Amino acid sequence: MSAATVLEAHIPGSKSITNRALLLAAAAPGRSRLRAPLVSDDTLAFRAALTDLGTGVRDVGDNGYGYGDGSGYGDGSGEVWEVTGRGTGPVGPGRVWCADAGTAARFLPPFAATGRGEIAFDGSDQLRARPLRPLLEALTGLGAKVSGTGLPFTLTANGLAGGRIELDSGLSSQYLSGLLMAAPLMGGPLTVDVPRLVSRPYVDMTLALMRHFGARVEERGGAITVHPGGYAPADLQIEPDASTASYFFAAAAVTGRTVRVQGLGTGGLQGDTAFVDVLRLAGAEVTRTDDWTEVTGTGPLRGGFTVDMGDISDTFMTMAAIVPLADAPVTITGIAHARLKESDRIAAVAGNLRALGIRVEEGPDRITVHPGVPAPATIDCHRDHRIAMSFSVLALRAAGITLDDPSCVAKTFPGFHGELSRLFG
Ligand SMILES: O=C(O)C1=C[C@@H](OP(=O)(O)O)[C@@H](O)[C@H](O)C1
Ligand SMILES: C=C(OP(=O)(O)O)C(=O)O
Repeated sequence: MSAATVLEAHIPGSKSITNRALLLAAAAPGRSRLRAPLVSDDTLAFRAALTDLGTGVRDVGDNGYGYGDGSGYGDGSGEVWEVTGRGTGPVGPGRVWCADAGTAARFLPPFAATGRGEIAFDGSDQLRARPLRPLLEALTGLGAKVSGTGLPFTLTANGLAGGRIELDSGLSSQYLSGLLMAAPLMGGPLTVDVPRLVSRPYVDMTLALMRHFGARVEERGGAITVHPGGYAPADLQIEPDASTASYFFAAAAVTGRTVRVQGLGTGGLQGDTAFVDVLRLAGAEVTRTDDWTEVTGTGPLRGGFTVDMGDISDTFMTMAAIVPLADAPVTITGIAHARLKESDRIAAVAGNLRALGIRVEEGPDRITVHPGVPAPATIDCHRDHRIAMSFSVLALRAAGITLDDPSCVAKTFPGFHGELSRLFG
């Protein structure tokens, strides 16, 4: 096949947009439509949690088309979810199971706090280990009763009046996104002072989607003010997931092929589209239009640079895993918060690269990976979808790499292995 052949990757919907849209639609009075939502463990858990809290969600699309890989999932492109929201916070008693989804644990408690009654929250052992204290303390500061500082806990709600509060979002931006999305349901305006913030593009996404659902929000200096008045139902076309697309763009970069993702153009809501700029630094050719993004591998990967990936940390592993194929080391900085995700991602990447015989140095917020020839090894996925997907890209160019837990990709892309082998198999 010639290098000019364009491989069109079918990338399912953004997890972050899908779960925000589910919440905003649940908070709006009446029917909203979400087009091409992600269908995966994280979004199905979020949807089930909202259903358990009294939100109506039905499938009204054609359910997409299957991957033909036996995963049982479509890519969601033909899927439409109709959400019937109550226009208020939920009424307890209730139980919420967040599974492995950070977005569920961080977005649903503030929403619940605007309602009434007792709601018990819990999640998997992996999610229980992730920090929640700054968010729960902020909710307590605003008047909710919370039985602990992390999962599991019970929240006793009696509505929230609004006010002014400081929220340290230096461990996760999801705390701030969750609080902001609940704010239009409060009795008065809410102003949040944000002394530290990681993953800023996700907060921009939150504000853009809140406005799409009719909220009034202002930013001044380090503070954000949300006005009361609730939300209006809306129709939303969900973009393909930019973090998921990173694996397919990286695959193009290391195989000398061209991958295009339709629907992921300039002007989208996802910060992770900036991953292609890192591939460009490494020598790949990148073209972006309003409607699509395309990456072409141009020969051996170029290393010899340092890049801050703090804003796009879900994609640092995509890059780190392919650096062994580069001509010089690459240092990735600004990623301390990546240690607090599904796994300690800096340690997980470093451990797996060392198991492949690759030289790595790590610091609290950084990693340096050196070029080398990967030896055969089994990757310890740590039940982290992104470890599995990142090392699957390296495996396209290195023999003998297997995953101990390939199915953990279902958190965000159940059809991942089928799509990778459809394009590169
Ligand atoms: O708000 C979101 O949808 C997300 C924010 C990021 O988390 P942090 O803010 O914890 O870095 C990102 O890693 C996660 O996958 C999704
Ligand atoms: C960190 C992630 O997920 P979450 O925080 O939404 O569980 C991720 O998808 O990489």
